[in-house]
Amino acid sequence: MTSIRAIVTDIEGTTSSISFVKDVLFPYARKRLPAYVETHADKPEVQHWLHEAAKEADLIEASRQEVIELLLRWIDEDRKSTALKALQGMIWKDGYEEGEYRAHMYPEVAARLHAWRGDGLHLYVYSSGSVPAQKLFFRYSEAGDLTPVFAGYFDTETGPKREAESYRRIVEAIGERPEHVLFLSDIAEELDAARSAGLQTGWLLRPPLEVPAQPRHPAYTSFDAIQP
Ligand SMILES: CSCCC(=O)C(=O)COP(=O)(O)O
Ligand SMILES: [Mg+2]
Repeated sequence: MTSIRAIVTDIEGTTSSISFVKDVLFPYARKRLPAYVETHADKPEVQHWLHEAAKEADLIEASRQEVIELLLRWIDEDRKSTALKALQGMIWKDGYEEGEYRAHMYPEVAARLHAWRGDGLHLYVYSSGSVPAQKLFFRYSEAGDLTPVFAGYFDTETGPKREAESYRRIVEAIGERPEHVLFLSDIAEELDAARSAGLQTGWLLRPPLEVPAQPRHPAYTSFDAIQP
């Protein structure tokens, strides 16, 4: 791997366990979503994302209750909807601030992020979670506040994670040539899209996942094995 100047990392399955997201964050949002929507329905931001969710589902003139039921179904399906992710992020804020949970980090991640930053690399996040949710995630992490290491955040408002165009937009936004940018993810289809846009790729296969004999992307079981 040569001349990496920037690293863009995914979150779930890459810096942090899938189980923290599925077993802690999703149930927290699921339980509170109906009351949150009812009590915040006058907030323009909430109205905007409820409208976007209804539009995404082609629900014409849906009642608030119908949209709530739609969002609960989407949480159960782990749908990577920008509208759902925005609303989840708003709900998770209370949980972080009240100390209900801290975001899981694999043990080597914080030290490795600091080391890469210390080496002059520019670090970014690209996740299906909304940008505000990403900032909360790294601010309230088990390893302390990691937001100072990141230069920027991208979510699906930039585009879907399995489309090459999203990665072209990201490299343009960060002002690097794609071959100087390393994208890290646990999902091969996201890495395929990044590679199509010219980025270098690193496939995180955290134990107990096994590295295939001939992985289609450079594969790592931990950030410590990556030498940018
Ligand atoms: C940072 S918000 C919690 C994670 C989340 O909702 C999510 O969908 C993560 O997906 P990723 O793209 O990071 O695999
Ligand atoms: Mg992921």
